[in-house]
Amino acid sequence: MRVIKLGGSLLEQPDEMRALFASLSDTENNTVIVHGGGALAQQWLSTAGLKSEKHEGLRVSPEQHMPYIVGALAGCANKQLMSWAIAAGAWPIGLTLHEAGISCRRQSAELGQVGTCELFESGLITNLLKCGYLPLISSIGFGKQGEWFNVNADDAAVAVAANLDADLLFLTDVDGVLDSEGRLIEQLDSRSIDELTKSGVIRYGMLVKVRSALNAAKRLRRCVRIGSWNLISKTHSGTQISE
Ligand SMILES: Nc1ncnc2c1ncn2[C@@H]1O[C@H](COP(=O)(O)OP(=O)(O)O)[C@@H](O)[C@H]1O
Ligand SMILES: CC(=O)N[C@@H](CCC(=O)OP(=O)(O)O)C(=O)O
Repeated sequence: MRVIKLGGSLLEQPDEMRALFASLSDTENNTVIVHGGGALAQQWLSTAGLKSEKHEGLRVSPEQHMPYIVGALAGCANKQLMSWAIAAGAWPIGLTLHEAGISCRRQSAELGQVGTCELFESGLITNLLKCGYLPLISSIGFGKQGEWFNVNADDAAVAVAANLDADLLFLTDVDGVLDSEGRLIEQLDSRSIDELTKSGVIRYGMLVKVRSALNAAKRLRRCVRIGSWNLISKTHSGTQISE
């Protein structure tokens, strides 16, 4: 089984998304998609006149911003992906982290409704795969009291992969992690990640992604890859992250 995390940047590339779903429909039913949509959430918040801030790559999410964040991620982004999947002949089913057996807790008071993930038992995703569905999971989750949370989609993908004991691929709008001269770095481990982070080569959204990938490599005890959508058709190898 494998979990593919689709970055929000890819949602703005319809041709790549159509090609991705076409290549997925040629493979066996072993893929679960977790998606972001950060750029779309940002757009919706700005249109509503709300100023949104990020802290170390995480969107500060006050309760009054949540209807726009949930609408953009669990609504529009999720349904846009369903639309491309259906056009490619797949049977997508749009879900939140709750249905994937993940419960959320508040990360810190300063970040508002930003959630961290805790796993609980749910056989739903494996059953859906057996029935031929393609699960499309947004990074919106719920707490024990039913309160809604905004989880960074990279962290959400790690939690889903951990719950399913699955391989994990992060697909984004670059070929992988790039060095200071823009060349692809093929392998990274905790030491090299530390160096590149301190020197400012890895930053912004890639910082969250690389940290999530390293966390996933440790938890899943296997390598995790970061790359562009071409990773699926194996025409690109991306960056491999190991402990
Ligand atoms: N060293 C780096 N290598 C590649 N991308 C980087 C690096 N540092 C920062 N970035 C930025 O991180 C972005 C990917 O992160 P993000 O926008 O959060 O992706 P996604 O929306 O796919 O989760 C790239 O488009 C790039 O602008
Ligand atoms: C807490 C937090 O940062 N949540 C993210 C969730 C979406 C996301 O991660 O989208 P990408 O994968 O496109 O970056 C956000 O609101 O932007």
